[in-house]
Amino acid sequence: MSAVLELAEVSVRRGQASLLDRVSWVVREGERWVLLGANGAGKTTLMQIAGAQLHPTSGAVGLLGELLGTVDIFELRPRIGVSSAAIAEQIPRDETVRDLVLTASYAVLGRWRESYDGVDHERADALLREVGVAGLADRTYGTLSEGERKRVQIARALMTDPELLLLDEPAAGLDLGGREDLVSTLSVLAYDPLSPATVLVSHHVEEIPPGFTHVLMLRDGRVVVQGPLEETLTAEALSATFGMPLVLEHHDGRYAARRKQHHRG
Ligand SMILES: Nc1ncnc2c1ncn2[C@@H]1O[C@H](COP(=O)(O)OP(=O)(O)OP(=O)(O)O)[C@@H](O)[C@H]1O
Repeated sequence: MSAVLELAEVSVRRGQASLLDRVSWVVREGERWVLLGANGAGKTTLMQIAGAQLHPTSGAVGLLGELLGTVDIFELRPRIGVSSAAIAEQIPRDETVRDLVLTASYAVLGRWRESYDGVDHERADALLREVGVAGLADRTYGTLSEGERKRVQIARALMTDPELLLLDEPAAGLDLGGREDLVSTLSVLAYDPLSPATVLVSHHVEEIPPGFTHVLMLRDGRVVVQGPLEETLTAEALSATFGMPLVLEHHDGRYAARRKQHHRG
């Protein structure tokens, strides 16, 4: 499988602060990665590099067969689907759900299209079905619940048929039921061989959808471990990533973690 994203010794520095420190990472076609780390670990910074939104201070980034810095990023960006809080903030509340998904290419390309043809409409409706909100196509975005909004954001990120899908904390702010529904939807996407290579950012192992294949764990801008999910996501690695002793459970393809209790006596 060919590499969709390839980072070699990537560092991002701002003054004295090291946001990313010599990160090397390869994401290949068909892979579904979870990016885990505590607040401030550097996850969003890494997603900005992967989305061609940010250049590293040092190191090399290969993205969709191109070398970042030698290619027009405005040609690369439409090939990458991104869902993040920063993008969600810019979504107009009074637009209908169907139009929001339809206009994804406009949002990415910064280019206005007067009309969308039948194929676009069919694709938007199919994506809304796939993420489980087909019945909401005619509602305005502002009237949706947070969970419904997250699904629409994912449909919008998929509209341009991207080769790489970046989901930055899609479950943030959801209640338990909303999270579980979203995890199921992301699991369906993960198992679909037609889905693009995917990177999902999270703070919680409970949010890892079955079907995800790899994990990269970050702490203070450095990779703690990375590799195939089942062998890499261990209590030891998780404890090192979050800086406290943790117990990890794995049942029916789902993970759960909690702090290790001290036993007296
Ligand atoms: N311009 C900057 N100058 C200095 N430090 C910065 C700058 N931008 C970000 N940082 C710091 O870099 C670190 C990594 O930030 P980043 O947003 O990538 O973390 P994160 O893992 O996504 O965190 P969270 O889970 O809280 O969203 C943070 O400590 C942040 O305060």
